Amino acid sequence: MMAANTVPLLPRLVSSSVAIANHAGKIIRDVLNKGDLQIVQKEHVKDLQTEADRAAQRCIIGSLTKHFPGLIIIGEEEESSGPVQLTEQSSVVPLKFTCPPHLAKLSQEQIVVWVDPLDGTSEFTEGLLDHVTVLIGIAVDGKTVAGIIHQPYFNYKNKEKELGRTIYGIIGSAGENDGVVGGLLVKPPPTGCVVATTRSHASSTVNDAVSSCDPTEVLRVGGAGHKVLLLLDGSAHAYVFASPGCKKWDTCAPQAVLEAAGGALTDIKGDHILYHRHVQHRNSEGVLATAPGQDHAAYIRKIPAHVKENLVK
Ligand SMILES: Nc1ncnc2c1ncn2[C@@H]1O[C@H](COP(=O)(O)O)[C@@H](O)[C@H]1OP(=O)(O)O
Ligand SMILES: [Mg+2]
Ligand SMILES: [Mg+2]
Ligand SMILES: [Mg+2]
Repeated sequence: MMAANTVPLLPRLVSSSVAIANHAGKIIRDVLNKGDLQIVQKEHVKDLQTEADRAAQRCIIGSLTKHFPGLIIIGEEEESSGPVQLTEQSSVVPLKFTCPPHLAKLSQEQIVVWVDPLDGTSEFTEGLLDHVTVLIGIAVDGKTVAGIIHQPYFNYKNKEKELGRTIYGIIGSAGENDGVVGGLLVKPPPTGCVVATTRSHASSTVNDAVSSCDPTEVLRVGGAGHKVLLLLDGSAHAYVFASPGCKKWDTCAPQAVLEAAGGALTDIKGDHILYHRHVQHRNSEGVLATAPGQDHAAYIRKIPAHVKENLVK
């Protein structure tokens, strides 16, 4: 085995982030088990924060900073006071795939880590627990390159199966499942068009965009991470969200995992989403993602002009 300091920075960061996301998932379950979510309303009634969001973010940012001093990390939540659980280096296990050669010699200054400690907060407070994910996305020179999606309540309705799963990937890496580890990758059925969209942030523009795809079925579910998992497990063909509500921490990790698997995630006009340190946080031109094997450009062409014109920088 290679000594730790000879392993390139990116795989070290991804393997630490996997351990940290798993730990954050346990913190989320512990807060819910205690039964006091301490809900705070942020910008509007469907924009909530709980002690689980806050405690998970304290763990993720504290642990990443401890393992990688000086790393630029942008988290959804503001700094909060309270106990900080740090992930031990001993819980970090080596990655199951190799680092793409063009990402093997990075300096830490090129990297921005986007953290959503709990995606799907509205659904979490309503008990729709499998909509919840922990998202850690890694961008290099403004482009997402790697992502970790941890789903702390995967299998929670089936007590005989292992609770929780973590799916992670580096775009362009070779290895198990072409660079995506931890999830069963299934293409959606060749016929039909299942579109996943928001259940808690709908509007007439959001609904017009969904209808323009001529869906055979619409899945109204929570969370950006959760909807991308539906694209990866064959449950949906596209994820369409014509609204400025999603932020960079919602899409950075899901986009990397999806693109590592051969899918695509852009804004609703088909333009790339950028993840530089000083980029605006809001994905003001919406989100459109398609499963591996789908014709992404064809979906973009179907979105009506008035929807595209409604979403501006
Ligand atoms: N209008 C909004 N205000 C705040 N967050 C939003 C909004 N729309 C979307 N989001 C974020 O994007 C995620 C996916 O959106 P949706 O579930 O509506 O499809 C939400 O879970 C939420 O992330 P979070 O739960 O981390 O705050
Ligand atoms: Mg939120
Ligand atoms: Mg989110
Ligand atoms: Mg969140």
